[in-house]
Amino acid sequence: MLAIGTANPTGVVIPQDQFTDDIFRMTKTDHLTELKEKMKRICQKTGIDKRYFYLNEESVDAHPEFLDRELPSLDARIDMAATAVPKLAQCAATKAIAEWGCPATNITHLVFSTYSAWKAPSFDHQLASLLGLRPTVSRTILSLHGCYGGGRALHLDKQLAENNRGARVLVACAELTLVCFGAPDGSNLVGTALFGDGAGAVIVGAGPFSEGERPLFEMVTATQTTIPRTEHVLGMQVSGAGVDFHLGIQVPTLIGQNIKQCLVDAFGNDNVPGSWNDLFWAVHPGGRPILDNIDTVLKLEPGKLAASRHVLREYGNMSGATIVFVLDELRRRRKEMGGDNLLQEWGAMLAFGPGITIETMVLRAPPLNEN
Ligand SMILES: CCCCCCCCCCCCCCCCCC(=O)SCCNC(=O)CCNC(=O)[C@H](O)C(C)(C)COP(=O)(O)OP(=O)(O)OC[C@H]1O[C@@H](n2cnc3c(N)ncnc32)[C@H](O)[C@@H]1OP(=O)(O)O
Repeated sequence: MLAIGTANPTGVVIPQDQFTDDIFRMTKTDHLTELKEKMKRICQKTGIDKRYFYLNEESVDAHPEFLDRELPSLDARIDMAATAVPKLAQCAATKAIAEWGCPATNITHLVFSTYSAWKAPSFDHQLASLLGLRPTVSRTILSLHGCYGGGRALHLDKQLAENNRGARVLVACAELTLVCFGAPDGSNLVGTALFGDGAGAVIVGAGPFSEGERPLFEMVTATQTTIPRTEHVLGMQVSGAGVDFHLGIQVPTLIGQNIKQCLVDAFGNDNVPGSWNDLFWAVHPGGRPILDNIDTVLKLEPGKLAASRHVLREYGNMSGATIVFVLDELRRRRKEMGGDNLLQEWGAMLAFGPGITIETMVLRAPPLNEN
């Protein structure tokens, strides 16, 4: 990974302790007092301080069909997403390209991940145009991978970079909750309390590096695991009323039970570290209990998941884009708070989503003076 950029919508920032009042007012559901109390209880346990949103009260008022799952709203959501998602991705990608320091036309491949893409040509094509990429740029769009979309895109980028000499791959993940947004009901409270909007972008390339290029993280090995018989636990489905989602209550436990084997598979039996504390950690903060369970199962020292908890607190779960924010936070901490001492050389990245699918990657943070 040679450069990282992130972005959030600039319009609406909702503190989590104000969220329940705001969302029930915006969706005209203040009369559902039991549901509102439950939402307050859930919000208090999320480990989130604030979230960024593209939708605002005005746009919700303009689309009463977003509040009634019986009314068709897919077309309106697609129209809004078609402009807003590529633009948010553009903001993140522009930052990554500026940090990389090379012209955008040097990008050879683009991989775009989102849960909002349902048209062709799709957001990868729009982003390529917005950034002025070459017409020969090799584009791929990944759709509906949910929270493991960023991990999947980085995994593919690694393979593209290593198998195409001189390739410079742009990965972009952009997620807007507007496709899932609805009035609170018995089935969507947890998602509504957890998810926010954001985009992340990474430039990936294999050596030899040109002057000025410096790897931030090396992607050493990567694996994908699907936990058998968990298809029904976590999922998303496009309907006439947007994207429906289901987050089973077992998700944090199932991830905790399977994480060690995923890590052993990614490191290989002979290379498993003596203690998981010998690593730095980039974990998708899918929810606070997911992080707590990983801490417990791997016996991690306090602070090992600090970057993930920080991102969860400051932005919520931005689905596939979140892992890029975690990587960005890790490298920021390393740079600003004392160099190599704060980050072990070897690390692990974890991202989870529908399937249940777990993307695991062994990372290396090259010492700051290494080139
Ligand atoms: C302008 C505004 C716009 C707003 C837009 C918002 C739009 C939403 C958009 C959603 C996008 C969805 C995208 C989906 C992507 C796929 C997801 C993934 O891939 S990745 C993975 C995603 N991540 C996850 O799946 C993890 C999510 N889970 C968590 O983060 C935590 O469990 C918690 C914070 C919900 C509760 O904290 P915890 O310490 O467990 O606390 P307690 O045990 O004390 O429980 C408190 C209450 O919560 C209840 N309850 C708990 N779980 C569930 C559930 N699943 N189900 C139902 N209820 C649940 C529990 O029964 C209790 O109720 P009560 O007894 O008080 O009545």
